[in-house]
Amino acid sequence: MSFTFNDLKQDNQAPWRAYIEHDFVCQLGDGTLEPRAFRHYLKQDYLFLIQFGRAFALAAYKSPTLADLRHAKAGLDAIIDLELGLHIDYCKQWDISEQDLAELPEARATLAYTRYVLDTGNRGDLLDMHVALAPCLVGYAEVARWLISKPSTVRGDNNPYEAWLAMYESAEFQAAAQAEVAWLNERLAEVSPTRFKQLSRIFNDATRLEIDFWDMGLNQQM
Ligand SMILES: Cc1ncc(C[n+]2csc(CCO)c2C)c(N)n1
Repeated sequence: MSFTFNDLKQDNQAPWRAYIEHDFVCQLGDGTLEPRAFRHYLKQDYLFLIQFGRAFALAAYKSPTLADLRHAKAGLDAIIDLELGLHIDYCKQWDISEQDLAELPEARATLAYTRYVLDTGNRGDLLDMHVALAPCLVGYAEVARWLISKPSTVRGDNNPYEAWLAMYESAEFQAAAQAEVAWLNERLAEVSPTRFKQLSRIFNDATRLEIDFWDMGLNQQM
């Protein structure tokens, strides 16, 4: 028996579709999302990215080989040197200052998701950790592809969320997500059915926590 990333999705079809096709995503796509919902999401996503930086640092610690260590370092570099800077600039365009970001309390959905990933990494191995990160790393690429194919999606200046969509649609981001799928496929090919079930549980948990993150944005919950 040999497993792939697609088997993780197949095994968790209902929550995976609910995550990819969430109302928050649909409203982003057609431009009807309330700006205050998006701003709440952006602010919490800043805190999320900081915790994901820590998760990549933990992935480095959990790396048994030099190749894995380099892979984790590249992820950490991308978050710290690139994405957080881009995110801070993007927040400014939405009237959220660096000072606002520095003073933010974490919403419960942010706490739950990020600490779940860190705990999964702490108690498990590098594969557990990557499966916990997969809905984040692979899911947003699928969200972008799904939105682009959706007839009601508005592109260009008529959609205030165009820049967000364009970022996740970009060839660079899509390639990073594909590389993650390839990494997972290589490892999943070697796991037993019992181990696959454990990993599928982690994938299910992380996917549901992504749904809660969209909900948190829509409802502006703390
Ligand atoms: C809640 C939430 N989930 C996923 C992402 C997407 N994302 C966050 S970090 C990262 C990889 C960075 O190298 C990706 C794709 C997000 N922004 N917010």
